[in-house]
Amino acid sequence: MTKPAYKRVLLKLSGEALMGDDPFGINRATIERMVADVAEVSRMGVELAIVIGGGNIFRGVAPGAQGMDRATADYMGMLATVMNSLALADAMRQVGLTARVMSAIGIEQVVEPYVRPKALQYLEEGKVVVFAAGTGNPFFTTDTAAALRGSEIGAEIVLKATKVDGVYTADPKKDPNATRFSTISFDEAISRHLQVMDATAFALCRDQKLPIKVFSIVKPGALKNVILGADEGTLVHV
Ligand SMILES: Nc1ncnc2c1ncn2[C@@H]1O[C@H](COP(=O)(O)OP(=O)(O)OP(=O)(O)O)[C@@H](O)[C@H]1O
Ligand SMILES: O=c1ccn([C@@H]2O[C@H](COP(=O)(O)O)[C@@H](O)[C@H]2O)c(=O)[nH]1
Repeated sequence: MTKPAYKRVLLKLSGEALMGDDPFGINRATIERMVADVAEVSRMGVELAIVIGGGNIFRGVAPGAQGMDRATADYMGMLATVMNSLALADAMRQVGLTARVMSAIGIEQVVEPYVRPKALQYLEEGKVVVFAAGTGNPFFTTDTAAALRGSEIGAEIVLKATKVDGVYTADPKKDPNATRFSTISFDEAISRHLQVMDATAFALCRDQKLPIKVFSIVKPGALKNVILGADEGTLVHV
């Protein structure tokens, strides 16, 4: 198995995983390791678009956000994803990849706005596109942004790289008896209220017939395995 199973993918990277063992923020060794994994699959010719979460930064400001208006807190969360996107793009530049950050909220002095045809052009040119600021709307998450942008760019699959190695019957960090699914349908994931991804993201992918693969961001080689179509993580399907 040396040929990629996909031509174009939407990779959702965990923001929270970016902090590594630090209490919050961006851990240098962690981002470099993530980028090395990304570079490996980009150099295989796979067209890569990335959405990164904001949990690593937002967690650090959470005590100050207590009691805050929800929409305001959500805009702060979206700005956190812009910071992560900039850090990710710069780390990619340092290993010789060309990345473009596109934001769903207007901050033109910092990053260019999300314009779908431009994003498609970048992907066709082999550039890695990082979609920042989620969907641009409060009350959503970057999982939903991944489902939305994945649908818009015609990705074949959404790859959710997170802190656990798949979808379990319950949160494996809380329930030691939880067991992992190798595949699960969208309807079952939604009806069981599995919290690994939000229901809006599951529902959008289901309606668009866009499969999701949930796998570990921590396990070395897991992203490459997924790209090569190996048995890795959990496939969520229609
Ligand atoms: N049924 C389940 N199966 C697997 N993981 C689950 C389940 N229920 C809850 N989880 C938790 O969901 C987490 C992943 O989702 P979450 O969206 O919180 O993180 P993320 O996407 O990695 O971070 P960020 O939002 O910062 O990008 C896992 O770390 C796991 O502990
Ligand atoms: O479309 C979106 C995406 C995100 N947010 C806010 O940002 C934070 C961070 O995103 P995570 O997916 O949790 O990593 C999220 O909690 C929301 O507050 C948003 O409002 N809209």
